[in-house]
Amino acid sequence: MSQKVVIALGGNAILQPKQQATYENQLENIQKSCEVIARIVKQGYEVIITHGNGPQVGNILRQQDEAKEVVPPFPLHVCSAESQGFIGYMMNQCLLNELQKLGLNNSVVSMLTQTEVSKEDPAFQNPTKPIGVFYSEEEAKRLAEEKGWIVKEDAGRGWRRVVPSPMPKAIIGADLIQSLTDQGTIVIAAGGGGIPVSRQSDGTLVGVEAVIDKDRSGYQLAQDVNADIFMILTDVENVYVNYGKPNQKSLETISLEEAKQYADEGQFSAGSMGPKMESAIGFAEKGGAAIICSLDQADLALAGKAGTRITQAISSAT
Ligand SMILES: Nc1ncnc2c1ncn2[C@@H]1O[C@H](COP(=O)(O)OP(=O)(O)O)[C@@H](O)[C@H]1O
Ligand SMILES: NC(=O)OP(=O)(O)O
Repeated sequence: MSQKVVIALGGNAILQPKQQATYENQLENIQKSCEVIARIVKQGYEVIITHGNGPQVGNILRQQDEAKEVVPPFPLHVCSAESQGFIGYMMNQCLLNELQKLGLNNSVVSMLTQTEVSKEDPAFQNPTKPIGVFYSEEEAKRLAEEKGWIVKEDAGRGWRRVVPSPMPKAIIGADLIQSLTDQGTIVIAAGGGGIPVSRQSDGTLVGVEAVIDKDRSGYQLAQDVNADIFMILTDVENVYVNYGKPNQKSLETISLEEAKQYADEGQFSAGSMGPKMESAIGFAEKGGAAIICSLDQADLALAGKAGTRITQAISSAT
């Protein structure tokens, strides 16, 4: 029986920090990501894709800000939907093209997905999710003063605007995603973590001002669709302990206990590797295999030959 894998594509798979956010640059990156994903489909895996939107949703907010005198700005949850929509379109098209090159004719659906969060989530009082471009400390602090933003340093790479990032409680339509996957359709869902919504006392949904972490939503999605593997593709080949220090050490296949111990030691930064490891640990704890690796090593990592893998039973991965 084929294995079901939920792939969470990092922001870098769509736009790298030093690249200009043009359509062409993002299309080229998405094309490369889809080449990798199509190869995974060709190997016989059932694939569900989710993706980030941090740089893109930040840029949409910035566009709105620049044009606010002539066009009224939309709330953040609508910007999240916009980013999910355009990335979902580009990814869908690129994936169909790459599948065709490999002689595959799977259907691909991009599902505009809402993710339920709690309005009481403490994250609304402590914004941690970096969005948009990187700034120098000086420029970030000037923009914070001028525009009322909250800015933070992002894993040693520069300063960025941050917004609240509540925990996902439910992926709306997860049952539909599962049935589409079971029919052989490749589903792109919960992009940008999903459009953040909360449920009101009468049961109705309403958009909220946040950006959900796509690794956390990816974990929720992987659970909801009963995935065997949860794979997080990012811009580092492995997770490291003592990251960026002279005694940095890469993690390959590790036990759940080791992973938890490193997380307790604070080895993984809050706005970047922290949520990835937290989600990977959660998934492994439920019995699945969690992989964190670079996009270009995805096939090797699925074969247990690259990346960082966390499983309950180490021997099954080696
Ligand atoms: N312990 C660690 N091991 C590896 N990378 C780490 C670690 N701590 C922080 N990072 C940072 O996490 C980044 C990946 O997270 P992020 O930028 O959020 O990825 P993506 O946008 O691809 O989801 C890496 O580029 C690296 O700078
Ligand atoms: N929403 C989200 O997690 O986006 P990034 O992965 O781009 O930060």
